[in-house]
Amino acid sequence: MLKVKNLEKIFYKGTPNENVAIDKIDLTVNEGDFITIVGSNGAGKSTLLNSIAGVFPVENGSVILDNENITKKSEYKCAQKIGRVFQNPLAGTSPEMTIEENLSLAISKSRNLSLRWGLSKHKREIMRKHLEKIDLGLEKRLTTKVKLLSGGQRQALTLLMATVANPRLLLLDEHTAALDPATAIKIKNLTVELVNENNITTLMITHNMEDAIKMGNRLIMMDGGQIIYDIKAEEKKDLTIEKLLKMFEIKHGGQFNNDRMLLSV
Ligand SMILES: Nc1ncnc2c1ncn2[C@@H]1O[C@H](COP(=O)(O)OP(=O)(O)OP(=O)(O)O)[C@@H](O)[C@H]1O
Repeated sequence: MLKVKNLEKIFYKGTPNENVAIDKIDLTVNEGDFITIVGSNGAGKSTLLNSIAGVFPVENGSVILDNENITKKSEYKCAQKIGRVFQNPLAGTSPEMTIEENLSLAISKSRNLSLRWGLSKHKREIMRKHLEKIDLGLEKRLTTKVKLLSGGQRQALTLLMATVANPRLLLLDEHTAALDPATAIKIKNLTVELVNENNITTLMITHNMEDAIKMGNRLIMMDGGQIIYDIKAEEKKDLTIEKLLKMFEIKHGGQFNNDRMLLSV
């Protein structure tokens, strides 16, 4: 459903600071894949997701989603089919708007409805049902402004908004990294629940190796702008952190250099 072909992203091209962040990557993602992405610092993980999401133009290659070439589409256009959740819980929701206004926007987007879909009783009922799923009591606080929510509550709402819009693709960029450990676990469980329930094809960057191994059906390891390993279902089942680190060292020719990942081991 997603084909990334010969993708190349170079920052500061033609200057002394030229930086090849994505080095001719090929990646085929199948419908329903839940791929975790790990890698060294500066490996190009976020740049890969940003390139897919149309955040910036790429130098070469293409991104094909559902047989449509979206390589040159704007971030705004891509967002109609691609949901995203970032590390920062403050991104992804509008702080001055209420929970119901934020969620309403996401639902309207999925159904191609205008904002005038309005906040009818029926719609509030739908939103309450969605919010009940995240089990944080937000269904009783529909008119609370989002800026008053905790980081975890806000991230849960962002995740719900990203999935309720029925995206073809969900991109998660270390979306639990800024949360306290207990909240991070809740959001990870919620992620698996929402992704499975809606069968959403997902790419998730994580600095937590255990999560990368446990979650999803496929694991990609990046280094130096390239995908150095693409570990599929069966092989992934037998994977351990030690094996993963060893594999990295073999390809990279040196120790794994992502402090946050190593600290999470
Ligand atoms: N907007 C940008 N402008 C210039 N250079 C960038 C930009 N985004 C990323 N880079 C550079 O591209 C390279 C890849 O960065 P990227 O953020 O994709 O790595 P990453 O694998 O997500 O790293 P980390 O795990 O440290 O977050 C790095 O050298 C980074 O400095």
